[in-house]
Amino acid sequence: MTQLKLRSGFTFDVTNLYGPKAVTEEEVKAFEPVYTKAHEAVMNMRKTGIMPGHLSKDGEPEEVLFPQLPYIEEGNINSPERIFALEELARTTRNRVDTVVFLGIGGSYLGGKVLFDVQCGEFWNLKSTEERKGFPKAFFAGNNVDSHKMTGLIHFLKADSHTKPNYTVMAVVISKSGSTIEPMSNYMVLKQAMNDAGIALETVAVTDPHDGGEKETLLHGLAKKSGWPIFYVPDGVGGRFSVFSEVGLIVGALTGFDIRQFLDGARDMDHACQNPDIWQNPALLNSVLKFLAGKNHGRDLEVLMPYADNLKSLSEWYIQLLAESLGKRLDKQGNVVNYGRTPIVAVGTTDMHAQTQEHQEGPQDKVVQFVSVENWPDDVTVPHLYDEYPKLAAFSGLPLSQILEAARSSNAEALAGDGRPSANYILPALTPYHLGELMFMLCLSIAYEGEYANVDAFNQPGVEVYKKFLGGRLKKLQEK
Ligand SMILES: O=P(O)(O)OC[C@H]1O[C@](O)(CO)[C@@H](O)[C@@H]1O
Repeated sequence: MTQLKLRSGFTFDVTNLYGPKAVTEEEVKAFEPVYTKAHEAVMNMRKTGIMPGHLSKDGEPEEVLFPQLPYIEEGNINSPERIFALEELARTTRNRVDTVVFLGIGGSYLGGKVLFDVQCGEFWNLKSTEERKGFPKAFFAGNNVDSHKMTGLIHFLKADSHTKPNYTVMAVVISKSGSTIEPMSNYMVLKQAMNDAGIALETVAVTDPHDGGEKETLLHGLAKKSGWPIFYVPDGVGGRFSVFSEVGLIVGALTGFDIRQFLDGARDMDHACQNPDIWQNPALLNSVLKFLAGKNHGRDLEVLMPYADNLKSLSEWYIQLLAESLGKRLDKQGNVVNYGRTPIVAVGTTDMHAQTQEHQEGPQDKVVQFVSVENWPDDVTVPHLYDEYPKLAAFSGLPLSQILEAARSSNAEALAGDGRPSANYILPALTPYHLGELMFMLCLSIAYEGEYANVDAFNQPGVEVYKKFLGGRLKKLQEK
């Protein structure tokens, strides 16, 4: 077994990714000068906020400040006052607001959704207020322009509002740029519908902090004019790195997720990842093995396959982190490189019955990255109901968690048997702390890989291209 284990218990098992049949010791050794230089660049970015070659949308040098987020300190983005403001919002919402609707897309949605799923799970909105400990029901409705979904949500809110007097909905509109079509259009539809139905709607804005002047976002101006509380998407923190900022934390705070433990996990991971020794630094090891698997072995697809339903959204969050950060046409010197590794969402065991056929026998172009959870506090055991049937007796008497892990390790073994690499992030438990460790490690891995590939991991010029076409099409629709 080849593993990197932190004191917290967080483990990165690379037995099936590192070795003679996958990325070799020699390859990693030969790569040492490159990853050492990248490590120095990331260390420097931590101290100064400067990552050479990173430019903003307007082509201006821009700081990269996400490494500061785990530290709740005076003068930092997550100052004690800002964390307190989030907790205060949660306190005043609890036992008063019935339903919260989060409206954001991309980085203004995906990270928060992970926190929600880990904390609340699939059945949250079916629980009683007592079971939710007074925290509101929660929906996400800004991540598409799908009238069927919005109609369904409005229908639900109208029906639910009849169940109690003074029913209150809170809309949390999250947009760094402040005018993104999906959250803003859905917000306007929701507001009109709540107004027409006579349901109280409160609004909270989460956007860029610029107050007044050219840089003030539309959402910020509107929030000021309307007297809505404003929370911030900090300068220097791109959407896909913003789960540790108010963007993600507001979702956590409003649904009872322990945001301080989440940040503690991220902070402890950040400490571990300051170590230049690749066998002590999970982000360095992860990024080096994934980069070399792509570069030297053609493994440029990464399947992120957590064995836990509530972590499917982690995989969806990672899609944006990997794809938007590393999928780049130009390198930092402006040469065309068309770099990227393609992320794929999967969940075990579900996708063993859908994708595994292709992972096992399709092109040799993937690394399957598992996530497993060691301890399940609510583990259930399959009862001995039909022991007369050997096929059912084979798993009767076993806890579901053991069946899950047996399935995952069988998958890894089967892949390895055909020389197909995989790795496993092992979380001691599915807690805010360990989730913070994992998500922060992935953010740092991407920062390292940007350096190996010599691309700007913190911009996203490619998403501007279609937006220009969309603007033109909407204008034509208005003119009709
Ligand atoms: O927070 P905003 O500005 O609404 O942007 C949402 C998402 O749109 C993008 O800008 C492009 O898709 C992402 O980078 C971002 O996370």
